[in-house]
Amino acid sequence: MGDDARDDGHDGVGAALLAVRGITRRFGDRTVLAGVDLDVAAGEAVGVVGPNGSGKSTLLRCIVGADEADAGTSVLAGRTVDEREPAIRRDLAVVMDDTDFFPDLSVVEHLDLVARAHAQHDAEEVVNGVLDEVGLTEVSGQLPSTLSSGQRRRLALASAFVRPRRLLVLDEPEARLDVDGVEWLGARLLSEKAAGSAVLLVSHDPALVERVCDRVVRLGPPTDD
Ligand SMILES: Nc1ncnc2c1ncn2[C@@H]1O[C@H](COP(=O)(O)OP(=O)(O)OP(=O)(O)O)[C@@H](O)[C@H]1O
Repeated sequence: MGDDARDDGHDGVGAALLAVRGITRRFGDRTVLAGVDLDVAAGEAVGVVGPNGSGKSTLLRCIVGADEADAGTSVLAGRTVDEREPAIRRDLAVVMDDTDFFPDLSVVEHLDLVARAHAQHDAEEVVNGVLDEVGLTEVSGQLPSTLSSGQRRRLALASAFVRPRRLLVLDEPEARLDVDGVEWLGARLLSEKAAGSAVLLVSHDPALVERVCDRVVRLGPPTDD
């Protein structure tokens, strides 16, 4: 066996669950991402930080297959990421800013549907537990459109936590959360790692990144060609 087979690019902790290589994304003359590499192992959290417009959301979108990179690869558990691929959908839970909810389903119905669609064991128990954890039990019968913006963010996070996952990808999950919410989020992400999940976190909250992330990828401002 050659060295390449053991080269996990990651301090020898173990093979990376997520391996991202050479992601490049241009919009017109502007190169937003120029060959970004990163690895995330099971049980590890990696932060992506940088100023507004530096390409953090674009990077996450390319990694999860919601945007097409001009070059580069994103491989999750040995499979090239394609969000339509069932094996990828099973492993990957994503919380982006633009999370959509079913407009006619209540909070609890939405979470129940997500849990069952992903074949979560003990779906009802898991949903009730997560509802309680994110503080949405009292509004569980309401439609998403009737929630506050922070409550909607909690629902988006809850949607990721009611389903099985190996990699959690989060874009500014702390946005619109109150102080207690950010405290809860930090603890939750630490327990995700302890349970063996991998976390890829874009955040503007240095304290959250410091608390949760084992390593940080720093993006710079975009450049014109
Ligand atoms: N669809 C698009 N068409 C053209 N330009 C785009 C598109 N999407 C993103 N961009 C540009 O790419 C750059 C990076 O945007 P992106 O949203 O990835 O930044 P970010 O680091 O996530 O910013 P923020 O911290 O403000 O969330 C910006 O200059 C943005 O204008």
